[in-house]
Amino acid sequence: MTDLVPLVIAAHGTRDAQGLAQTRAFADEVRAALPGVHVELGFVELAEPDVAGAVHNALAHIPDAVPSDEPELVVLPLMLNTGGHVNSDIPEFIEAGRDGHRVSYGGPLLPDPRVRQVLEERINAALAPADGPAWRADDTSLVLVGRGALTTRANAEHYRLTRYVGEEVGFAGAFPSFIQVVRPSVPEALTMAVDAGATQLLVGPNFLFRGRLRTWLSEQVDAWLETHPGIEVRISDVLGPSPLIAEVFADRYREQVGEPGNGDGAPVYLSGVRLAGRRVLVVGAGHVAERRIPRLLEAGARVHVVAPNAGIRVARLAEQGRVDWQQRGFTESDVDEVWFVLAASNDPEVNARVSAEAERQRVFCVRSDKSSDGTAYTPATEEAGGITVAVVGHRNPRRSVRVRDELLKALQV
Ligand SMILES: C[C@@]1(CC(=O)O)C2=NC(=C\c3[nH]c(c(CCC(=O)O)c3CC(=O)O)Cc3[nH]c(c(CC(=O)O)c3CCC(=O)O)/C=C3\N/C(=C\2)[C@@H](CCC(=O)O)[C@]3(C)CC(=O)O)/[C@H]1CCC(=O)O
Ligand SMILES: NC(=O)c1ccc[n+]([C@@H]2O[C@H](COP(=O)([O-])OP(=O)(O)OC[C@H]3O[C@@H](n4cnc5c(N)ncnc54)[C@H](O)[C@@H]3O)[C@@H](O)[C@H]2O)c1
Repeated sequence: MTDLVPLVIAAHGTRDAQGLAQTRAFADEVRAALPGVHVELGFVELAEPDVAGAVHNALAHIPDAVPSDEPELVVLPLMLNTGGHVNSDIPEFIEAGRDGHRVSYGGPLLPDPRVRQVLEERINAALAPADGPAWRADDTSLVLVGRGALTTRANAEHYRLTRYVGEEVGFAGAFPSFIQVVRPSVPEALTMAVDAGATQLLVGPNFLFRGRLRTWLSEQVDAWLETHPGIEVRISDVLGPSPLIAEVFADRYREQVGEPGNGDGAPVYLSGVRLAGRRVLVVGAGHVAERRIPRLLEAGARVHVVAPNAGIRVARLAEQGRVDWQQRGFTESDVDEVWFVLAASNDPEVNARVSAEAERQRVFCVRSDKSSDGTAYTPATEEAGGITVAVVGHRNPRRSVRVRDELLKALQV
């Protein structure tokens, strides 16, 4: 028996025996990275058990006393990017299998620079194979192959990744392509690269494991080569099982259970952030917001408030033109172009969306209702004699306030 929350890996599934073996090997790497955690593997399709079955099996391993505000089970998609499986299929399986238990569901693997590192290792291995001549990256163009999705963000992420890999490995050119759903297709991208002058092409599948997509890719490249004599093409290996990707996965698990050392419970890094002239977003205009906005204004921040209703103080600041108040609910694009975010609405779902979007855009965000899901804390702050005292503890604000006040007294003598 263990007192750690079990993990369900929600993988895609494949008919390809080698791909299935790779998936199982990956699950073993995750087990090695998370000692003591019971890990179940489930599939969205083409293999057994399905994710609902894996969730059901994992229920037997829930520890006896999980605090009521913590998850009893973590489910993570073993997928590179968002899309229909991540957004709909896996959540439906979780509903079907969880039997009333509290499940925390994390995000896909990308974007994480460690996954990109593994992709670049596979690509570099194909440039310099053990059994053939080494190719120089700057004589070669890259065609990076993504799965393709109905989700614009996932496709856009593939373009971004292509640019990164192209520059980091040092290719002469880098062309994104998709094996399914959207274009440019692989043959189209190969032709684009050749039209741009390339004669030596490295095709890099950004797929986790072997399977039908990888087989189609070889077939498409072979067919294209028949009509393009004189062009040389190499295809790199899929990402495959990798201890580094298992580490990323283990971190995703730790984020979900809020384990110390990974966010919650870890010490904060105090800085004096200089906000003069910089845009700051405050979501909510009630008690918490009105306590925090004056200090942001003192620091010279340009404060943008989004809230359907404002308390008297924030409404007055808006009338005076000292803050910009948009009288409506939060929308994700409010986070665009800001340097710092305070999620201070009284709706936990709204605060969760705010902090998720801030995380995505890599903007620090205080989440006032659930600090463990934010990336910054508000210290108990006061200024005296040209010195700013800021105290931050660990979710015990009243104690921080007491300590701050004692420090201020000491400064005054
Ligand atoms: C210091 C101060 C600065 C400021 O806000 O300016 C501050 N909280 C203050 C007041 C206060 N906070 C709370 C109450 C009502 C209850 C009570 O009285 O205890 C009151 C009193 C009031 O509101 O009057 C409840 C509360 N607070 C947090 C959670 C959520 C959670 O922990 O997950 C909940 C439960 C919410 C709920 O129940 O839903 C979280 C955080 N609050 C922090 C800072 C961050 C670092 C804390 C630290 O150093 O430990 C942190 C972690 C993140 C953040 O929000 O930045 C300010 C005193 C200013 C002053 O007096 O000068
Ligand atoms: N961290 C802290 O110091 C601390 C202290 C007290 C309370 N809290 C927590 O913070 C939350 C906010 O507390 P409060 O006292 O300021 O609440 P409040 O009720 O005074 O204000 C809530 C604000 O959220 C706004 N809001 C509601 N839905 C919104 C949406 N869709 N988009 C944008 N804004 C929206 C409301 O219009 C209102 O302005 C509470 O739910 C509580 O959990 C935190």
